[in-house]
Amino acid sequence: MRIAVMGAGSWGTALAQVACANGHEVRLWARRDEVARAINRDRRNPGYLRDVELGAGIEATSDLAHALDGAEALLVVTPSKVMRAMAREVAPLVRPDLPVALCFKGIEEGTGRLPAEVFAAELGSPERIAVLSGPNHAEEVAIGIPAATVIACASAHVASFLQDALGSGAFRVYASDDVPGVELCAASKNVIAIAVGASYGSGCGDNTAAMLITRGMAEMSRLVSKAGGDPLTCMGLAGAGDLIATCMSQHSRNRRFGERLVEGMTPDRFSAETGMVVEGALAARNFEVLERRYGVDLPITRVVRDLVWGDATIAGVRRQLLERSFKAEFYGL
Ligand SMILES: NC(=O)c1ccc[n+]([C@@H]2O[C@H](COP(=O)([O-])OP(=O)(O)OC[C@H]3O[C@@H](n4cnc5c(N)ncnc54)[C@H](O)[C@@H]3O)[C@@H](O)[C@H]2O)c1
Ligand SMILES: O=P(O)(O)OC[C@H](O)CO
Repeated sequence: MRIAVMGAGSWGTALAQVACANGHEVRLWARRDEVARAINRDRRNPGYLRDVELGAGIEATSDLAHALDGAEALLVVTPSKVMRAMAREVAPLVRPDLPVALCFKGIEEGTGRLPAEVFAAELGSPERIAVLSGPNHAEEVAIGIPAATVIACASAHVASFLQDALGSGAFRVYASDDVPGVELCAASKNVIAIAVGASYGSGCGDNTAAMLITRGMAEMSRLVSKAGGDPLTCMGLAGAGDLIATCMSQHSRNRRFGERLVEGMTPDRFSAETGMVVEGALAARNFEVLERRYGVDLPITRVVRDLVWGDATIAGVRRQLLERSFKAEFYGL
């Protein structure tokens, strides 16, 4: 079948490879025409995963209507900050029953809306909108190193269709119906990875990282359960799995950005240097609206927000976190 992939960054390129390896005809939409032309000419993405030779079944294009023409599934892999704009661009071009998998990680700025809500509002037919998330560094998935992911969708039929379309021996795809749970885990794990990066960058050790990962999972679970998701999702691939991969991997941009906070690194400077997005920085800020909406305590997220966007110092947030009163391990759940 033909699959449209929207976004030719690292993850869009890797997912195009996954779909191509499964025998699908892939149309990969790149924002810039010179990128699309370079991919078609060189069989390599000039900006991302440059060492990976792209399959012959991938055609890149900067024409969104062409990318979507005849598509039987759409994977949206553009950065979260443009989710609403992307939804509006694709809305007039897709049929009402086209399965759409949202593969970016984040929540909407200002509203705190989750990706599937935003796309459902713009495209209609919410039951065909799925989210894909898991411990999936593009650098590894693109070359077939074994990994697993979750596709969550209100429709078991659409989840199963996407599972068959993308799943393989190298890329195991599990199904779920917990759309908000998977989306919140995806956005939250990036924030915790920044905290872990900052802890390593400021000289802390593996015990500190394990504390932040585990307590990060506790705050993720509090948020998921208050927002109507299943806290068990936090123990799965989209939660614990992705949290571990992102916090411990050298591939992780969020962790690397966190390591450099001690030297005053900012999200804009990091993205300008690497050409890559740091979704956790935006998520830390965007979670504030959900903290207020659900009255949920997210202490690690709060200190990451203060470090990245406020004038907090590492020494200050360290005190702020460690000098809180002692609590029951699973308070708020
Ligand atoms: N890289 C990974 O390993 C990975 C894995 C799973 C999920 N994700 C998620 O996928 C999403 C995309 O990340 P990525 O790693 O593919 O990106 P990237 O950081 O590799 O590259 C950024 C991409 O965003 C595009 N872009 C920048 N501004 C844009 C705009 N205004 N409109 C449209 N496109 C724009 C750039 O052209 C480029 O293609 C993120 O939400 C990320 O969290 C990434
Ligand atoms: O490189 P990061 O930190 O954006 O993480 C990439 C993926 O989300 C890992 O699953």
